[in-house]
This record gives sequence, C-alpha cells and structure tokens, in this order.
Amino acid sequence: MSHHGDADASGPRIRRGPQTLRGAAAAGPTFDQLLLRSDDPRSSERQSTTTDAWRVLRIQGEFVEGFGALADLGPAISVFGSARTGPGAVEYEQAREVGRRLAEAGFSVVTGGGPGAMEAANRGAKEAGGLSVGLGIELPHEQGMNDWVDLGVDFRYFFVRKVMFLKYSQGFVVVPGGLGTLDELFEALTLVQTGKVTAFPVVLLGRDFWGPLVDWIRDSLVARGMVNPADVSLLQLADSPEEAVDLVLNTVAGGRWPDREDWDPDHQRLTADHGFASGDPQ
Ligand SMILES: CC(C)=CCNc1ncnc2c1ncn2[C@@H]1O[C@H](COP(=O)(O)O)[C@@H](O)[C@H]1O
Repeated sequence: MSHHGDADASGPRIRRGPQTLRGAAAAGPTFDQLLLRSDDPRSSERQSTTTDAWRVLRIQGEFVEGFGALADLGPAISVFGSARTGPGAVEYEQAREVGRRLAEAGFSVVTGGGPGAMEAANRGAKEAGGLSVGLGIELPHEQGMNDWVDLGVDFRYFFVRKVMFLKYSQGFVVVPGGLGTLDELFEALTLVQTGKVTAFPVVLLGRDFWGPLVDWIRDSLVARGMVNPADVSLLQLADSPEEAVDLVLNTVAGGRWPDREDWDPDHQRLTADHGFASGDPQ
C-alpha cells in the first residue's frame, strides 16, 4: 500500500481525492486548500456560489463513503501522535505496544493512517492480529497510507475525517505529537465539555511530555475560571502503554473489558450495562 520511493523516481506527488498527481500535474491545490481559501474579492460572486454548492455535494459524498466503510467496525480506539516519530524512538515503540494491547483486548485500532506514531499503532495492531484502520487525509506531497493499515479510507476534507474518529471509536489514546495531535485531542475535549459526546475517555501517554500541559490547564485555565475543574478530569495521564490501555478500556467498559457480545452494531456502541453512552458527535 505504501508508495515510498515513488517521489524520488519522478519528483514529488500529491493526491487529490482519488487522483495521484506528479510533475506538472501536481502543481494544483488539494481539495481542502480549495475549500478553505478566501475568494478573490474581484471574482464574480455567482461563480463562487456555484462552485461551493457543488463542493457541498462532494463533502456529503465523503461522509457517505466514510460511514459506509466504517459501519461494521465494532469496538475501536483511536491512537493519535506525531507523524514524525520514527521507528526506534521510544514513542514509536510505545505507540506500537498500545496498538498491540488494544488488538489483544479485541479492539480495532484507528489512526490517521500516516507515518510515525500512526504507523506504529497500526503496526502493533496488525502484528497482534487485530483490525488496523487508517483514516488518511489528502495532503500535499503526502506519502500515503502506511504499510500496516488493513482497512484504509482516504478523506479529502479534514473535518469529515475528524467526525469519523469520534463516531467510530469509543476512546482516544494520545501519544506525544505536535499541532495535528493537539487538534485531535482538544476537539475531543471540547465535544465532551459541550455534551456533544459523552463518556469518552482520553488518555495521554507520557507524563513527562503531557504533564506540563495538564498543569497549565489546571493552574491557569481552571484557576481563571475558563475551564470547569470537572472537565480536566476527562484527561487521564499514563506512564506506560499498559497503563494507557488499561485506563482507556476500563473507562469505556465501566470496569469490565467488553467483548464482541457487548457490542450493539445498530447503535455503534457498547450495550447499556457497560454504561457507555455514545461516541456520536452531533
Ligand atoms: C511527515 C508528515 C508531516 C506526514 C503527514 N502525514 C499525515 N498523514 C495522516 N495524518 C496526519 C499526517 N500528519 C498529521 N496527521 C494527523 O495529525 C496527527 C499528527 O500530527 P502532528 O505530527 O502531531 O502535527 C495525526 O494523529 C494525524 O491524524
């Protein structure tokens, strides 16, 4: 599935939806770039309106494809982390162990499908015989889905993809990462804080890395009344992959790890005796 090396042979490539573009053809923008750029005020408004109306249909289609591909996923946990954490790094091995332990517990492992910590978690899941899922994103000069993804879905739009992480997993494990990782982490926290999703565990693996952020949230944001103290308790810190997986699964399961019998496929959630409400963003 990987196309590593292609870029060296024929120059950088970009993916635009189903298209792979190289050379002169790769000069164009991605779908996200097209959507998010402001209109040139001199261009005709009518043309922009027409283009965006069509774009809405494409966005709808992307939701339909994503929902269709993931509907039968079963219990799943998403793992987020840096795209730049390479094999051999402590964080890479930790993400791999998280993937492995989740798979051994019967959970599918969902990542952004890219390199680094995403690849590591997919790898751990696949090595343990679990279902390894990648929700990829079209990025300029992106390398493509990592080799350890069994079920891969590529998205053109970041926001559509983010809905999929929330809707089809019952908790997040977050290993060290940068802006992309922080975005995914804070989106989950905001949705829980505002009641858009409930009972959604978020576990941060790596106390040294995440501790100062959690301290800042508590000492600065909570102290100034900008964050409700109860919402900080949504964040759980873990020192090891084993602890991270225990924390996320115990929270999902209300103390007992679920198995497939406990899964209600019609509602994409664990059955009521687990106390698991919904991972479905409104
Ligand atoms: C080497 C490189 C930048 C590759 C980019 N390739 C990517 N492919 C898929 N998801 C990604 C990629 N970059 C960022 N993300 C998303 O943002 C998070 C990582 O961003 P960051 O490296 O922490 O900020 C991941 O959990 C993933 O969901």
